[in-house]
Amino acid sequence: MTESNTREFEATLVTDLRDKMTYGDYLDLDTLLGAQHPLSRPEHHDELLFIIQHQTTELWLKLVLHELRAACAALAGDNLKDALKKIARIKHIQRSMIEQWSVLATLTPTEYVQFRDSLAKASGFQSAQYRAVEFLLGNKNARMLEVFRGEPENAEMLREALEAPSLYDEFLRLLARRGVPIPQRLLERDVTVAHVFDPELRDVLARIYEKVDEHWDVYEACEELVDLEENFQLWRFRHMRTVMRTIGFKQGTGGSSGVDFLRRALDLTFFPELFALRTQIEAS
Ligand code: HEM
Ligand SMILES: N[C@@H](CC(=O)c1ccccc1NC=O)C(=O)O
Repeated sequence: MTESNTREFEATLVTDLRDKMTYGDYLDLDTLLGAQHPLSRPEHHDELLFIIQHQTTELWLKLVLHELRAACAALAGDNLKDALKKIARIKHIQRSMIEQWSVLATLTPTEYVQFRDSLAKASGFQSAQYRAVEFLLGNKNARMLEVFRGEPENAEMLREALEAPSLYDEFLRLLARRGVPIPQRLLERDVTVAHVFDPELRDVLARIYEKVDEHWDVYEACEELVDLEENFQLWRFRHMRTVMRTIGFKQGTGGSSGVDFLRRALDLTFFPELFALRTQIEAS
């Protein structure tokens, strides 16, 4: 500890920034920090937590989408290493998003109910970025576009994500180009609907796990996809449990049954064969 317990203010520190770009300029903090508008009157103390939790999630989702799109493009360009790099980053973002639920869990049901009416029919179900992430990971459902009728830009962005091959579609196409015998029907499938479990694909992918040394990079990629799905499920689970402890079994503001609706999302899977093949793995 120094005598004054004060860090020296170094003489070279830049203090005259009057005609220079600053931290706040670069990050457009006036916009970012001016975008929290609690609606409850009198303003409820905890509404700011609720808003910031959602906004930070949307920021992370923006980066996840950016990385996911780049990962799809890398796979389409046969650049598996680059795709794995993007996926590694997504996994770290997911960890952060999963951990963040603990902040919102400090909101008690008694506090939330004081400002819940201010939210009207608004709901996370209407998150365009979340839906785009689901689509790019393969959970396609054209009906999800219905809630974006009044938001043409979001509807357009989502239609693009719906019509684009998913991360799994791109991965399977890359494997096929490398000579892995992926069934042709999967390479030509209608990518606007969800992929359904295919036992033949499970058996083809199982071969990779039988001879990992011969297929090391694709084996590694398969395990990365499993991590992605696992993290996504953990996020869904923590959302569902946070909802349960905050509103119990009330209907959602978006019109769904609430917890039950969210619980049913846990049955959805992006890469079913990568999980199914594990049942067949035996000691060599
Ligand atoms: C106390 C906090 C929260 C409650 C009570 C809550 C409640 C709900 C409910 C009941 C639904 C089902 C749709 C509906 O009928 O409204 C839902 C969906 C959703 N919520 Fe939340 N939520 C909370 C926090 C969050 C946060 C922080 C996010 C982050 C952005 C979020 C994102 C979503 C998403 C993306 C969906 C759609 C899920 C799907 O389609 O499977 N929610 N939420
Ligand atoms: N669906 C929630 C409301 C809600 O959580 C929410 C409301 C507005 C904006 C985002 C929200 N978050 C997730 O659904 C509820 O039923 O209480």
